[in-house]
Amino acid sequence: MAEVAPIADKVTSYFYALLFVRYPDLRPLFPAAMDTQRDRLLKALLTAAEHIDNTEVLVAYLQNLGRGHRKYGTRPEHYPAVGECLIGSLSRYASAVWDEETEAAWVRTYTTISQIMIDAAAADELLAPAWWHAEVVSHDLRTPDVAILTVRPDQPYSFLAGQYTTLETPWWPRIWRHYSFASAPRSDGLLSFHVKAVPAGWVSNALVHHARPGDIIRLGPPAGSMTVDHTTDSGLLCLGGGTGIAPIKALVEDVAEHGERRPVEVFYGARTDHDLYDIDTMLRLQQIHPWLAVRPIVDQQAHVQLPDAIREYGPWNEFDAYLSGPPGMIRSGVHTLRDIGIPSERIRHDSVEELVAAVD
Ligand SMILES: NC(=O)C1=CN([C@@H]2O[C@H](COP(=O)(O)OP(=O)(O)OC[C@H]3O[C@@H](n4cnc5c(N)ncnc54)[C@H](O)[C@@H]3O)[C@@H](O)[C@H]2O)C=CC1
Repeated sequence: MAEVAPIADKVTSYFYALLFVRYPDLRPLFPAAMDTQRDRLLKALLTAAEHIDNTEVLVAYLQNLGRGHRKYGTRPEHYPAVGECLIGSLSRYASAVWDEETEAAWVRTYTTISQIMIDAAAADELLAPAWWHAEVVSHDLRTPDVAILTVRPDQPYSFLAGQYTTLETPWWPRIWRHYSFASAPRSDGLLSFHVKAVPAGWVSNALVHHARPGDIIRLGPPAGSMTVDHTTDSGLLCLGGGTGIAPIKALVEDVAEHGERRPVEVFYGARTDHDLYDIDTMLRLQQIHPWLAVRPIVDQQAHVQLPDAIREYGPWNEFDAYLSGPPGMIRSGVHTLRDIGIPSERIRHDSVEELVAAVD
């Protein structure tokens, strides 16, 4: 991986060229525009390589990847074709270090990786559909570029507060993006998402500017481990930046439903007053729940940025921390939290790599 990482673009372009020339039947499984897709393949390989010595994390990652591939229509027989073209591409671009031993190691690695993914997908097939259709039941434009969408899945959809899903719109087939659930599971089965239209973001612009009640989208399975640990009663310190407030709201509802009296402190960061599009909901929750404190931090007014604002409160040593928002906020938030003495095992957030891949 070290050999090919600097020329990742070439390796992945050549890989897909080989795959589509040798196996044209596989082309329809992929989106028309392949730019983000190319990036994802490499990120997956790098993530696997990064965790090579941590079997538990690596296997959980690959199982999730295998389950997540069901919605693309991936079948077990597709894996050998991908493996052949991957090794074809690696051997061409890593020719300086490639020999029989390297090739044998890659064959073993790829066989192990694909078997874990295939087994996880097969086990999941017994439990859940490959994807869900969901009808948009409401579309609430909160700012010129942020909408709250509520959808009704065609089959029961179970997930945990704090998790996210992948979503495909009818306007951009086979382009999937991550969105966090903005509510804890509801008795009426509806799901909601906060979406911000970002420049050149196909999916986000479609959801904010074109989606209307009655439109049908597709959802992949739930994922993510930013969930509340109900076996402890330690407090929750939550940082939500922009639309990152969505899963934080879900976590607050989850604590409320469990009837626990544990302190929850929410810091809600936004660029301007107008960008605090969900502050009314958060303040209403604060009014009902005496254990909840909500503090808006507006960049233009505050003399410190969101993560640093928590230094003025506390102490936080009895708290678990939850971070959700743009990748830069998560990185600086983790840094601040470590700096004030919160150990990393008490800090939860979604994978920054997946967030980066999810921005449009
Ligand atoms: N589960 C998650 O982690 C979720 C993440 N998101 C992500 O959140 C982002 C939301 O975008 P916007 O609403 O445009 O947010 P934004 O870019 O307007 O930022 C919101 C606030 O976060 C803070 N912030 C931003 N960058 C920072 C940095 N480098 N260092 C410290 N603080 C920083 C600031 O207080 C800012 O006002 C998207 O990238 C989206 O993908 C959205 C929902 C869930």
